[in-house]
Amino acid sequence: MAAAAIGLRCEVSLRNKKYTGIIKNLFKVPPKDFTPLPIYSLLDKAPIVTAVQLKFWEWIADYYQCSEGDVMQAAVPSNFKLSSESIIRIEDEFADDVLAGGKQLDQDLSDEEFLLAEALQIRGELRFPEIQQILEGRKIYPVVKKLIDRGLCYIEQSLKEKYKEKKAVFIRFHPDYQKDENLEPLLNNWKGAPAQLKVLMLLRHMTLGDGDVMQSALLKKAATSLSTIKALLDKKMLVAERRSVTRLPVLAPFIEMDFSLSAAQKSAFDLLVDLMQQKKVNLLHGVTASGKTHLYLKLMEQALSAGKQVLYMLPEIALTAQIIRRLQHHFGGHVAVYHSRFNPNERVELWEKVLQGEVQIIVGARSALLLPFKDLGLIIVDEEHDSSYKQQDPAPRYHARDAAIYYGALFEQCPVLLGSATPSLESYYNASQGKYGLVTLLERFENVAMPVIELDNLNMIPKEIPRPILISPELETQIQEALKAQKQVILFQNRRGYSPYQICNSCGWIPQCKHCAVSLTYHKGRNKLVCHYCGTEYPLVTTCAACGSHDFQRKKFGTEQIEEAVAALFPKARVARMDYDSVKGKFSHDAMIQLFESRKIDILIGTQMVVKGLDFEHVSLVGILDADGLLNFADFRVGERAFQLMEQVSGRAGRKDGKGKVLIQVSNIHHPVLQYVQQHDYLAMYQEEIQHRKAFKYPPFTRLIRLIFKHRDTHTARQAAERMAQALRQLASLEVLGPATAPIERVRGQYLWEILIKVPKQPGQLQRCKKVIDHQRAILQSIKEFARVQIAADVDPA
Ligand SMILES: Nc1ncnc2c1ncn2[C@@H]1O[C@H](COP(=O)(O)OP(=O)(O)OP(=O)(O)O)[C@@H](O)[C@H]1O
Ligand SMILES: [Zn+2]
Repeated sequence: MAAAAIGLRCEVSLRNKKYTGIIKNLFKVPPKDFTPLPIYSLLDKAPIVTAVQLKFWEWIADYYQCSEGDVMQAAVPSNFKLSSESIIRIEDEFADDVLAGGKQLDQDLSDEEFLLAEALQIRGELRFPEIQQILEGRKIYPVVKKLIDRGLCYIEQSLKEKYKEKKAVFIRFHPDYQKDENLEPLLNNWKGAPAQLKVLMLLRHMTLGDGDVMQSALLKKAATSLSTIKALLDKKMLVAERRSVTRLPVLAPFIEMDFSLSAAQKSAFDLLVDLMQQKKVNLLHGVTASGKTHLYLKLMEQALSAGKQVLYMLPEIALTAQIIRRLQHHFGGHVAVYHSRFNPNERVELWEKVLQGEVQIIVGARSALLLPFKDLGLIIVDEEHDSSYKQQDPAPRYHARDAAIYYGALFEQCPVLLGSATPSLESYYNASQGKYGLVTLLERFENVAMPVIELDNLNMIPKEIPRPILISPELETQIQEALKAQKQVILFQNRRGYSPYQICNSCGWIPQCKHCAVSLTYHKGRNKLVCHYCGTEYPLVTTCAACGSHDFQRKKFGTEQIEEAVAALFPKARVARMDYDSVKGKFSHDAMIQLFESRKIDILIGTQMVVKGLDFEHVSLVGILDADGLLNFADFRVGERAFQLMEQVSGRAGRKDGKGKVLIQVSNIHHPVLQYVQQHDYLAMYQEEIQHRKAFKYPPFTRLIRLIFKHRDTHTARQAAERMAQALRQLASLEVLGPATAPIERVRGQYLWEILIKVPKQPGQLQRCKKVIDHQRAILQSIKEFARVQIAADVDPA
């Protein structure tokens, strides 16, 4: 056997099951505190994770109170994780080929590999016990690995997130003809079939020489048949590749900086470059449409020229499409995207490219941070205030912004830049304390005016108009005007579905999910009641379970209902809705954004999906339909969050001409947050909120740890929580809130109780608190009654 080394995968056996593990450390003398198990085989010749990553994992596990195994699970693509519970599945492509009588099994497979490949072709998928049978107990992992490496099969992801991805054939020029000087003469002296010439011309036009297009699009445009393309493939003028439609086209890498910074941007940039020499972390506070992206581009160019890698993080992958197009414009094939939705083979491919340093710029959400960067030279955390950076479930419950700061510090020279128009209180506080550098950019690009914000007092609307009010008369008028001026409108409502709950008019009964203590949302499109926590669908309820009445009223409203109302009010307008229901396929989100960009949609209705960092030129009006809903939340961050949401969505208006207007429908019109939004006054909001945080000992003045206790029986969960709270108060003299039921008391049949610990910020306190928690957790689990209570820690809950 080859020599063991850190970062290699190895095959081990635990409790009679086989697993692959990653070698984290090597010992020369046998350890004393545990008995080592034998390694059966090594799967890799070169490490698949870096030493820096292993250190990072250790930190995440320690800081976020989970196991390193949890972190590894989240980080490593499933194809790397063979275990006796894995299921291997044949690649579509390979299965298709066989059906079509095409590609034969590769010649140089060993007997074992051949046996397994053949079985896979017949059955499509295999479980490990079956593989064991087929191979009659011979070493199985190396055989499986070989087939995976050859792209014949992949490891099934966890069963619940199974999805079928779309694949298509893409066409590009053969490398011999990618350069125009080679292509020109060919086209000019064309002697072949005219249909083929047409295809070549079109392809050149569509790709400008490099890059590729979907075969179907090309066929349609050229109005020709497949045989034309086949002929060109045979002549080796074109190349075809079948791959996932979500993957980026293959582009040549280049750097193209075809813009210059405005004076304001320039001075912000110079300051940033200067600060980056001094501080590891810097915060860029730039108002909406100030052109933060162009500053990022410049910094990326610098890192790239120095031969370093760049990680550009965004809160949600659904939102990256616009940014990716921009980055590709400037950096072409240097840019790659990392998705949690990639299939296992694609993930491995990218993993390896990052590890080898073959890709320079990675764009991605949270999970991109877990990639094995070779030489990271810059991390940008865009929209750093966004709570989607925090992973909720399952562990590791890490905050990607904060973890990025740690990861960056592990590299030689890797500054971290946080950017936002509405920074989180935590980051701004750190900047004000000098812990981070701060750069502000308080004017919009080209000095475009910030949008004007008006409050529309719902209390003043005549009582005759039935409630709830979806679109006030004033908003209706303004939409009308915007449409007349050929402008676009965004309507923001942070609830999806048609109506979030229905109530029996005679007794007040509200239909709830059977498994979760949550009222059911009516979805008109599906004609179903849906639980937004567990996703269970129910038929409509027409009879009250409590009193038998048939008289129900629907309360409040969601995006679906607004879409209906808007379509009725403006029958000629083109209306679209963007939320998690309308945007299920991963492409339709981008498709919708492109439709809106190209002004094929007049009114876009959406949840917070529409507010994040999108750049549209022709939006003159933004309507915020239910500000009260944003302001009435029992959470210490409510003021900050409401401000961020409203300021961000307002920021979509008038980005190019400065004639943007925002109308906020609200009844609680004296709420201070509304005044700050009206004045676009982040600082005033910050100052007020930070006072509260200090007075009530909330972050950034303390750290919070939320402990969640789950059990089928509510009393058991509660008692376990109580014991833990007691222990923390007495043994660690910590301030503990609760136990209280979680905001949603019951999820998927489990009762949830929580306690919230406020940990002082002095050094050592967090560590001390975690120790007590671990100790108490062990004690609880040794008591029979509590043995099955699941206890999850959420450090720095968002
Ligand atoms: N130096 C520049 N040259 C040309 N165009 C620019 C420049 N700087 C900014 N822009 C343009 O101004 C618009 C706003 O910039 P950008 O989208 O980067 O704003 P932002 O600061 O990211 O705002 P938000 O926080 O709202 O996302 C964009 O259309 C962008 O292309
Ligand atoms: Zn439910």
